[in-house]
Amino acid sequence: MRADSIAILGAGSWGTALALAAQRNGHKVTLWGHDAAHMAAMAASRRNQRYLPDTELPPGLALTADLDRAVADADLLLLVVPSHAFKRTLQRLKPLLRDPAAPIAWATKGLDADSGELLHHSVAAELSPSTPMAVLSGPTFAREVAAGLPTAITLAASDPAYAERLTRLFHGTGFRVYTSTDMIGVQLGGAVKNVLAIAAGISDGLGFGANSRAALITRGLAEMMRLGLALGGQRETLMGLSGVGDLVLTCTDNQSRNRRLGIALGSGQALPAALADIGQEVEGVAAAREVHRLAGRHGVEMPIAEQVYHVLHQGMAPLDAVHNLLRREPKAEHAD
Ligand SMILES: NC(=O)C1=CN([C@@H]2O[C@H](COP(=O)(O)OP(=O)(O)OC[C@H]3O[C@@H](n4cnc5c(N)ncnc54)[C@H](O)[C@@H]3O)[C@@H](O)[C@H]2O)C=CC1
Ligand SMILES: O=C(CO)COP(=O)(O)O
Repeated sequence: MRADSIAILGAGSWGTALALAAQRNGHKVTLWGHDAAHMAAMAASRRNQRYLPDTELPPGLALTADLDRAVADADLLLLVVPSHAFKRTLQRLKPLLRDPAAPIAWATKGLDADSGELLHHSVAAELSPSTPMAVLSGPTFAREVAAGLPTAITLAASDPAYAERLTRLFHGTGFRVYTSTDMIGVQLGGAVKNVLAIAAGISDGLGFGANSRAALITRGLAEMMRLGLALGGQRETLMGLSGVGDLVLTCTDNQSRNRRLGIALGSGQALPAALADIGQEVEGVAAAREVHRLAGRHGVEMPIAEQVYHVLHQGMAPLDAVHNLLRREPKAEHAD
């Protein structure tokens, strides 16, 4: 069977790790990045020194800053740009597509910065509502995937044949792909968990203990579930890899940039300095604002996410946000 050729658009840590995963399965992979100087440095050193320095890039992995070239050679396209660049990348892509009905996949976790909606709305608006779509999301730190450590991920797709092709591309001994048809639940989990990982980090940064962290994860899951169900996602999805799986991962391990941001804020560092120290995308900052808007629009109560929004976007002190949560009236655990 002929190997597929894929263009991975976005040369940060996650795009690079996914390129390595597809390359290991024998596919032809082109990795595109928007920063020509960064791509030239990667080509010279055969490493992504800035975003994934530990892993050498195999000789067959093509690197380019030329979007036209990346797209021209590819059977499949996977966007792994940060959410703030998602819509703009679709706009750049549109005139380059030979087939206007070409399928689009993404592994970006976040919401559209203008509308606050899930990213499949952006694909429908910028390309076509009938574009076959797929999203990859789950508990997957880039460094571990790049190192080939065993990892499982969910692939939600609108079309079974497209799901099968993408699964074949990425599924391997160290990378298990589980399929789903719940595009809403899978995207929602990936966006909300980043906000909750900031909350867990704040708690740890303030010096609270394991009890607080477990309470935040569990009550955070209840919030994710309420919003996910209100948007039309499925409970099973949110109880799976892309929901609780990714939530636990990012709330508990310091590889998570969102968790590290929370720790810095809880320890007293100011937001701009904490972001500068991390030096990579921290999707939960924008997601906190978008989740606040989305929850408001759907009348969904999300007290933890709401306090994270106040800390990040309204200048509230982390300890005041905690007091706001703890001062709430008692309620039934399963009143949701
Ligand atoms: N790093 C990880 O472990 C994982 C990341 N993700 C998601 O992948 C997405 C990408 O994040 P990372 O690769 O981690 O970020 P990163 O911080 O490692 O790299 C960001 C990349 O985005 C590029 N970029 C910035 N502005 C851009 C623009 N306007 N157009 C095109 N590219 C632009 C940068 O040049 C850089 O290559 C995020 O939505 C993130 O949540 C998902 C799963 C795992
Ligand atoms: O999404 C991720 C792992 O699944 C990466 O998390 P951070 O963006 O918090 O580093």
